[in-house]
Amino acid sequence: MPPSGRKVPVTVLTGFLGSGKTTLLNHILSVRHGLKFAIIENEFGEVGVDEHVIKEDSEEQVIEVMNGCICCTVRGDLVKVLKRLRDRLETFDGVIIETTGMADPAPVAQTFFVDPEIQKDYHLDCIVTVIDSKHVLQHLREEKPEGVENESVEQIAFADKIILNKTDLVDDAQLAEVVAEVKKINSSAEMIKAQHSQVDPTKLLGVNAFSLDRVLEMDPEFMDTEGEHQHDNSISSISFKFEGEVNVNKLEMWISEMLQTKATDMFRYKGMLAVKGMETKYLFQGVHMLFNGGFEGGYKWKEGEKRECRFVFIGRNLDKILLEKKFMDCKVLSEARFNTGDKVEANVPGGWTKGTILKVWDDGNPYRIKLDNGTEVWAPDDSDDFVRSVRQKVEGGYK
Ligand SMILES: Nc1nc2c(ncn2[C@@H]2O[C@H](COP(=O)(O)OP(=O)(O)OP(=O)(O)O)[C@@H](O)[C@H]2O)c(=O)[nH]1
Repeated sequence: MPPSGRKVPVTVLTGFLGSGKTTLLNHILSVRHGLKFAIIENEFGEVGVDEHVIKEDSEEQVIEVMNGCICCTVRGDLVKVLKRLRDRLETFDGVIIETTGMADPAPVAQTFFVDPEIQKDYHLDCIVTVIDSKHVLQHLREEKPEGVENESVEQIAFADKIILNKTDLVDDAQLAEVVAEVKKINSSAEMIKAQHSQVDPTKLLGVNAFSLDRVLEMDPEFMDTEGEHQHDNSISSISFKFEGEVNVNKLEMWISEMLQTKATDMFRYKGMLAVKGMETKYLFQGVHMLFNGGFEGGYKWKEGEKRECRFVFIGRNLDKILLEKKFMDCKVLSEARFNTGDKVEANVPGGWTKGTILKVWDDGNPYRIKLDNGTEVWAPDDSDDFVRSVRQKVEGGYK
């Protein structure tokens, strides 16, 4: 029980896939405000990635992760997690729930009004919706099948505060269009423009902004717990993991090739990889065409930690079998074909050039090669396309 009957404020972070919710959460956790939060993370895919990207130094936070869509199958789980936290409530100043990008915030909000035990200890303080200013219009305008709600619209409609994020990716005219469209859906929420979700946490936490009256006015059936909602079945989440390591060059080549043709349907993808030859975890994520990945953040594999790779793709009409195959193709399966000191030929812009293997698995590459002309190059893949044994001239050709 919280002390003196105090109800613990709950902030719900919502917003479409890739809009900047985790960035906001990390920002909130890194600002020195002396407050302690319990964090509840919800992932749409089966393989959790986000809990690995939440700042690891935030020791005072409790992180609970739930799989599945918070707004339907796991609503019962949300209640369970909240009940479990009750024993420790006096140690928290607040609870922050990060929903998946595909969640409708209504049932989450509802949780705080329909269960008397939850109501006794918690109060819904604010629904914060983060918007990706570059992609939001595409998602708002998407035609949904009959009976299926547009999550993007719902998330904006239920917001008490709206963060217009990623303003660096749009010009003034585009941003004005986004503001106008958002206002048509929700004219009462405060809008805060931001880049990289840099918003003063005091504007979002403990603000007492949620109004049940406003919600009931907008959605008179808000308290109807029997009401079912449907998801758009053409959107799916594919997640996959394996123990082992990848060749990160192959992974980047595959993703870039895929984005040439599939970017519109790739709403969100992210992963955490063990890269052969590297001590640091490789984190990648993307929103449509905007991919970023790398070793930034310096999350090292701990001693004894299982080296594994995991990804989640969320999008429209995804081909599960093909995605899995392509991902598995990036796995490093066998020992390197060459050793340090071996004489080889490398495929460089001037053509096949002789050289010597300087190092095996260097900076994520199978080989670092010193060419006979003194230049050093990396072979991005251990295949005959990039590096091969020195050819011997024989009668009628090479062998
Ligand atoms: N250019 C730009 N990129 C941003 C900004 N904010 C966040 N990003 C990037 O956008 C990507 C998605 O950010 P996240 O914070 O993971 O988004 P999210 O809403 O938590 O994503 P999901 O939980 O997967 O729905 C990351 O690569 C961020 O670094 C911004 O203001 N500008």
